Amino acid sequence: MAGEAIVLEDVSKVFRVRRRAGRFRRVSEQVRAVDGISFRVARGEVVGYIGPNGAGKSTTIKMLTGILTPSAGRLRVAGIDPARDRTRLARRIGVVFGQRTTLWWDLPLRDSYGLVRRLYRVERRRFEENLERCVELLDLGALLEVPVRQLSLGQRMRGDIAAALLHDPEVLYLDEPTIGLDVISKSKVRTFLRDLNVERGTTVLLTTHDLTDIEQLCSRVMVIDQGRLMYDGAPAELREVGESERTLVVDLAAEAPPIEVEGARTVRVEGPRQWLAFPASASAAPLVARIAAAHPLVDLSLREPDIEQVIARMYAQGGEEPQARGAATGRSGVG
Ligand SMILES: Nc1ncnc2c1ncn2[C@@H]1O[C@H](COP(=O)(O)OP(=O)(O)OP(=O)(O)O)[C@@H](O)[C@H]1O
Repeated sequence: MAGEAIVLEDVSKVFRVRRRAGRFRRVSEQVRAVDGISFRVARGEVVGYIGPNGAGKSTTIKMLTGILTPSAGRLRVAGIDPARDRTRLARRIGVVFGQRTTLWWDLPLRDSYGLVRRLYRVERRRFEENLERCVELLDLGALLEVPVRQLSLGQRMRGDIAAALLHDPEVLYLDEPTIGLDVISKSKVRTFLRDLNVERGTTVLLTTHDLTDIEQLCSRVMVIDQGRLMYDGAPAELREVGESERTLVVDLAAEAPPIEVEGARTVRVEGPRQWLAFPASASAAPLVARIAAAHPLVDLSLREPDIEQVIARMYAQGGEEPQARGAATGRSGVG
């Protein structure tokens, strides 16, 4: 359908694995990596796709690129069935894996880009324009003649993102795009992706374990666990669903017993520094005022809950009913 970049309808992927059961016996088992997932991503959306290790994120992305065929369900990317028409789809999508490179290890970046151009048969003028834009915005000018093997992780990641965009894909999948990067590189990558989305309307689906990626880039986040969609909605609401906590870190003038204050509990004390946890939905200001009234404060900082903690809490609540907002829900009782 026009207006929709990605459509999944009740998609499952089952792997058959053989496991040893005793000295001579082997049993065949099914792993439901993706278990009846449905969602739609509109053109131009930037969506986070998150979940704990083994949740089924990579399997979903592999199905979206056509590397894996779904065991059941219907899947469309830019109107194309990825498994049936993988080559045609490749011209419409870009893929970046944070943990490995798609560039040629021994070649300078510029030569890698030349190969990408030929591989995708990108028209020269369009290629030159896209390259110039990526070089400028991703700060690659000084790196074009450097072999990929000599690039730092952050430089290589920026190089990989450029490579994925030289053929003007409508949909971009990013698997952990900021993993292992320093603060400045992370910020460069995020700014670039935001601009790309605004200027070109590129649809972005990204997996990450970094909550800041989600907060700074995504208007929507989907959480999966054990192959099922647990949440589909705004990132801000995810915190409330997860009943997560923020942490106030206070530095007192001197060592003191654990602070007792209404609305928070002290979870750690190290010399004059204390950590106080309070509900993420509550405002920090009155809490700070109450602490400051009773204790001489030297410094303080606020820590947001990390995504792993939010997810862990979501599942600890039971999670029988998927906490999904919007159209998509996970399916329970399968398997
Ligand atoms: N080729 C395969 N054969 C058998 N099982 C597989 C295969 N690929 C994935 N799985 C299993 O499917 C489940 C989902 O794996 P997947 O790699 O999609 O998770 P993930 O959410 O990407 O995890 P991570 O965050 O660790 O990358 C896991 O139980 C995994 O062991």
